[in-house]
Amino acid sequence: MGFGWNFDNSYARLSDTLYASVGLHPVSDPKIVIFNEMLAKELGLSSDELQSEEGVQILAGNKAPEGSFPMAQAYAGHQFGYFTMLGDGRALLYGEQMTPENERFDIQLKGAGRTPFSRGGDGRAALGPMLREYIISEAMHGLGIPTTRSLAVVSTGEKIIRETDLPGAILTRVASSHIRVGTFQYVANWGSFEDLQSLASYTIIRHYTDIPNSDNQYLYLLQEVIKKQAELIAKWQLVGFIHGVMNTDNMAISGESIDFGPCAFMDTYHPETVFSSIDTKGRYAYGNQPKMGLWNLARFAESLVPLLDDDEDKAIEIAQGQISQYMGQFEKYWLDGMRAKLGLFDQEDQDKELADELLDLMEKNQADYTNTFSALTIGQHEKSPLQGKDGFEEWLQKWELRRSRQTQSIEESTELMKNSNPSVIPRNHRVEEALDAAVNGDLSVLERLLAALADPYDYSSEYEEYCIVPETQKRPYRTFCGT
Ligand SMILES: Nc1ncnc2c1ncn2[C@@H]1O[C@H](COP(=O)(O)OP(=O)(O)OP(=O)(O)O)[C@@H](O)[C@H]1O
Repeated sequence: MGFGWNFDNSYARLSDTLYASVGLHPVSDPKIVIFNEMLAKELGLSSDELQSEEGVQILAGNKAPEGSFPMAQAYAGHQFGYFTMLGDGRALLYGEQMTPENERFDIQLKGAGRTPFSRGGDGRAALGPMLREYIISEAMHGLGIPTTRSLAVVSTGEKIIRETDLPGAILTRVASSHIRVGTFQYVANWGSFEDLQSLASYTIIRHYTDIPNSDNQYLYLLQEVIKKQAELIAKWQLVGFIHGVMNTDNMAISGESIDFGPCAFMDTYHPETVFSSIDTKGRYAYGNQPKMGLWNLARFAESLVPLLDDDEDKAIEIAQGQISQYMGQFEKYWLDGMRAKLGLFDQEDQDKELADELLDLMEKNQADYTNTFSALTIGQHEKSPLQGKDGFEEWLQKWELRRSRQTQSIEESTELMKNSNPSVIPRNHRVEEALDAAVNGDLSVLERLLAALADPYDYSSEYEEYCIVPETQKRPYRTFCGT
């Protein structure tokens, strides 16, 4: 069986400082839990063959696919502000699959066993968190937000030891690359100048092909990465996504969202919302994400300093100049997105105020973020979580007046809103319900949830049950880092 593999291992050719080649750690009884046939097709892979007995061996890390070069990538990172060496401690990169469209995607197994970067860990992952990453990454894709994807989750047939024994699993992750801010930090700290230069040049070739080949190309790289992150984080904010662990090793240079450990979507709007059990100080709270993006990008800029100018002072000044652009860019992306959520095509100075007033009303009244926008979209104000609340009528009038001042019709405006306001998001209680059922062998709940999340801007009533807000919970919802 050929499976459709078409590997090109360009990262392996770059510099062996950047990775450690690794052997396989077979598991005893691998079985497919979920498989993404649409994604397999996009990658040029045969779904039937990959789901066969031989295919499962590949997805479990028991047998390397032809042409692959199994490796663990080296990287470092600031975790909650503290710098440390990291690297793939439980992930194995098979290589880069070249698709029929000649696109390049990393194929990585997460949970595939120990590597030279494992430190004290067992290199393994549990079924619940790997399915969670599958759900959220596919939900992000459905929402149109750049993200790594999930091709499959296999159960290993083995238990992993945590606080309790948990069923083990391996996720096949697909990414346009796994180059992180932390990869640059690693090379800037422990690699040579040539390593840094070749990583930066490689990143340009792989992700930023529009950058001109000039003396300034690393400056352009910094500029483009800043822009991509400003755009990405604006998209997170607009759908109420909270990443939960925005460490520098979890910021991908490609501009894709990566590592869906303790992430979750916000129901009730509040800027201080935190779900992660380990984020005790709220460093990565919803409202802090833009600022944390800036902090991470400053670390990226620091890593690039040797490439920006021979004169260090001048290089730092250049880096600072670029970093200072970020907040303005973020705000612009955010406001453009907010205008679309409110059905506005053109720009007026008071638009930010209009949006902020709505957010204030949501915060004051503990309104559901997603449902506030979807009620506006379908024009059923009686369904709005803000209906009957002080100030909402006045706000509606202001908004309707603003909408009527543009040349586009109300129908066009509504269409724009439908494409900008998801009716379905992966609500925490729904995700938990799907995971519980799946871990107990019933995949139907997960499959239905995934079907709803594939088309989150569909306002038909088919998946209406996913729009229902959970009853107020006694304790706040908590997520835990990837077990
Ligand atoms: N069970 C484990 N065994 C070995 N290393 C681990 C284990 N769990 C996490 N790590 C390592 O600890 C570091 C931080 O973990 P974190 O949970 O942020 O990453 P991850 O979810 O494993 O990986 P990724 O960022 O690729 O999605 C990483 O270097 C990771 O490889």
